Amino acid sequence: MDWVEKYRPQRLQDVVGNSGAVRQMYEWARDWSRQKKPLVLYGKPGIGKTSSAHALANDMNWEVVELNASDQRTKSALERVAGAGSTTASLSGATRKLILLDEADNLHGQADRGGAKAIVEIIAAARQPIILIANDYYALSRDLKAATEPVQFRALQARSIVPRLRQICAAERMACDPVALDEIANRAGGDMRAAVNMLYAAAIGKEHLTAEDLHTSAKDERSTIFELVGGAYKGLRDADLLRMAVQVEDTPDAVEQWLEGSIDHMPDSASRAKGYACLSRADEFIGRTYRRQYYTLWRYASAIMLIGVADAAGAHGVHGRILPPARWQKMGTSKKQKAVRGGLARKLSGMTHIPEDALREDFFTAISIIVEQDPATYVREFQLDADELALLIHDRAMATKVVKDVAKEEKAKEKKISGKEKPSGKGRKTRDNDPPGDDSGDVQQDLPPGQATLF
Ligand SMILES: Nc1ncnc2c1ncn2[C@@H]1O[C@H](COP(=O)(O)OP(=O)(O)OP(=O)(O)O)[C@@H](O)[C@H]1O
Repeated sequence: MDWVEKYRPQRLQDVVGNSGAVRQMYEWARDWSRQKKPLVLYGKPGIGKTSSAHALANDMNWEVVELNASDQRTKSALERVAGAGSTTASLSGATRKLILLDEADNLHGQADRGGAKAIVEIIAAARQPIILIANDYYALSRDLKAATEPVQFRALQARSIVPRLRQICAAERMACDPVALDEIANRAGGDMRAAVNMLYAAAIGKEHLTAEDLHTSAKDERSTIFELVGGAYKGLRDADLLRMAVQVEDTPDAVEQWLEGSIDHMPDSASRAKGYACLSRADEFIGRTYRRQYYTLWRYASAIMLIGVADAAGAHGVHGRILPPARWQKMGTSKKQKAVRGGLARKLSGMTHIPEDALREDFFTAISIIVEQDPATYVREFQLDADELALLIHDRAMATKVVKDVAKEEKAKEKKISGKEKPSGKGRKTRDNDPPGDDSGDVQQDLPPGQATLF
């Protein structure tokens, strides 16, 4: 068993840090009645939200019913669990069931078509205690916030992490240099799960852990989209920006939208114009990447947008928080659904040469059924994003996963190609090194990818 599971806190008293949050949870449970609002535990990953909920149930002798996103929280499933009375003790003797809903910041489209709204209605009428878990409190709908009580979990201090690591070392009968534990705790960035994982990775097969052992077990230090966008606006070195661009999980089209989302941070209109010019140029390469299915071009898109924006911003930095692109936030669910549906119809119509209206009226269901059989293939063929795929297969969690997997696969492919590529390449490479903007002569390659496959 890995140590993260082995050393998951079993009781509230074992939870490290966040004593205010833990007390708030305990008091809520102690006085629980149907009038109490459900709790929302929120905060960054790996700091004990889920563990605390389980530990609370354990302390209260409550059973836990966990409904995670992949369980497809259908309205009926939720109603069945949350609506069940509390009078019947379960086989284990527990008198209540604590219902745990994780990823509460991603409820859209779940609980059947009613989405978050249906969930709010169900939890408001629930006859069992409910705890929701979220990373981003601000992503919860207004209704959901109003129907719940927030409990904030904060990142852990390195000095709280060290004693826990020491405890684990003692339980494993392993000697540990204090310097090594300090270093792990500092590297973990407040994330206890990362700290325990690092300790585990460094300690395998050892009886004595030293700081030397750590260099092979560093926390996954890949850059995040926040660091990348912040770095561009801070005018980080070109080489660093390009390295980070390869590390982030987001594809260049998403990075482009993040950069655009922060363009208001540019100091004046001249820089903003320069920034937009780079983004639009990068956009051409992104379009060409998809049309030609030639992912090497992504690199040019990344270089143009990142180096270009960094240059335009003149190391001015970002004042305030870096936020997801405003247009993502603004599109409320229904408006977004409509926009996604319209965009998808246009895209498929262009690719299949079926008029948009006919496609909407007569072919959507058929296409949905076909796509459901093999979503990954159609994500590649039609360059579907998660919203579009979710619309076709009616499963948001699955759509997000498939699109992420395909993007990862493409990135790996791109890395492989760029590793192999020689400066004086031949064949299709020569073609694709045509000057930017020259799309002529690509009739065969630019054939809509979905056409051959679907019809
Ligand atoms: N406060 C803590 N005290 C003790 N152990 C912790 C704490 N936080 C995290 N851990 C360790 O990290 C593991 C993961 O923690 P947990 O699942 O509770 O995090 P989380 O905040 O719910 O993260 P996520 O948002 O990713 O679900 C636990 O099994 C435990 O080993």
